[in-house]
Amino acid sequence: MSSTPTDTTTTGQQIDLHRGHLPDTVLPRNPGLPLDLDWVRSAAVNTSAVERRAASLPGRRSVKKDHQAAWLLKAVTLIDLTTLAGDDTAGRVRRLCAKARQPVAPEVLAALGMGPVTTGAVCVYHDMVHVAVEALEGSGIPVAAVSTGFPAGLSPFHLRVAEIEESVAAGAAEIDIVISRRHVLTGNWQALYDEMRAFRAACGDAHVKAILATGELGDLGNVARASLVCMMAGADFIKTSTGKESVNATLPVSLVMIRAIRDYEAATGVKVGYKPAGGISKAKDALVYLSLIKEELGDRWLQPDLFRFGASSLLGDIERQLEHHVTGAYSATHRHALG
Ligand SMILES: O=C[C@H](O)COP(=O)(O)O
Repeated sequence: MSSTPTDTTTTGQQIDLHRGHLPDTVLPRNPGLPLDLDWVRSAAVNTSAVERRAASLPGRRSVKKDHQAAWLLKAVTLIDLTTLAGDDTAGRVRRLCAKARQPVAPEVLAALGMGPVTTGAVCVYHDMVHVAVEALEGSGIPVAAVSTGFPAGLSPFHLRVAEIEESVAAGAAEIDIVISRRHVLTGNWQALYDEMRAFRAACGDAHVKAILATGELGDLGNVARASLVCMMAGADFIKTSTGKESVNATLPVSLVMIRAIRDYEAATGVKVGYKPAGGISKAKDALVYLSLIKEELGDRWLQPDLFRFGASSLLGDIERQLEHHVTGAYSATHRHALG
């Protein structure tokens, strides 16, 4: 098979496509900064330009076709492998964790000339954190918990804070919180900032991902403003959706959030991660997201400390594509050998 473990960026620089699931250094937590209301209010989005750019993305080829299998493996290492269902059981979570440890069959990896990989994390409800922590022991794979009354985030504030603390105590290294959409819809940026600050503080040493539930925020301008406020309040990642809204991750929303991350880094020097989540289930969609990140933020964001897919079924499609790739390569070689 012709895949190599590197690809070339748009600037000609080579990047490693199949590093392990952990970066060499774990990114320090976002220290945040005081709320800058002028900056928040001045955030503007040219909706039609964003939609045009997003529409052109799937047709672009910044992820080279020759390296597609390597990019798909890269995508695997960036998945928060998720189960967030009302009928989750310990058995289902253990099976998910086994999958996170070995997401791609060893024979497929061998055929691709790649070493072992794992997913970026496993993402579960609070009640399942202890099960996942035990099942992942020794693997280095972090457990992410959705806390704060996921998915609506409408339980009493002190209970949402307590849920974070309990998830951290149970061993979650990452906490996905949901913001109060009403603060965004009413333009109450101070309330959103204070809420996020409190969630950040409750996380202690755990990394915190702020779920904006963008499908419920009204417009792209609100998505940009909410992204900025959450980053100012110390979010380590901003995440599109719970997966339970009627509209979840989309490319226009991603472009707006990614550009907010870029602006935030330009102004503060702080790198914040991005997690599109909800409805990303096809390998080809994952490649479009990776292209988008590569083009807008650069290669540094193509590591699991700065990018994750929140996805429950994406891995299955990537596995099918990789198997197809390996089988296809084998058949071509075989046909060639047969003359
Ligand atoms: O955070 C992750 C999402 O809930 C997963 O959504 P999905 O089931 O549509 O992949």
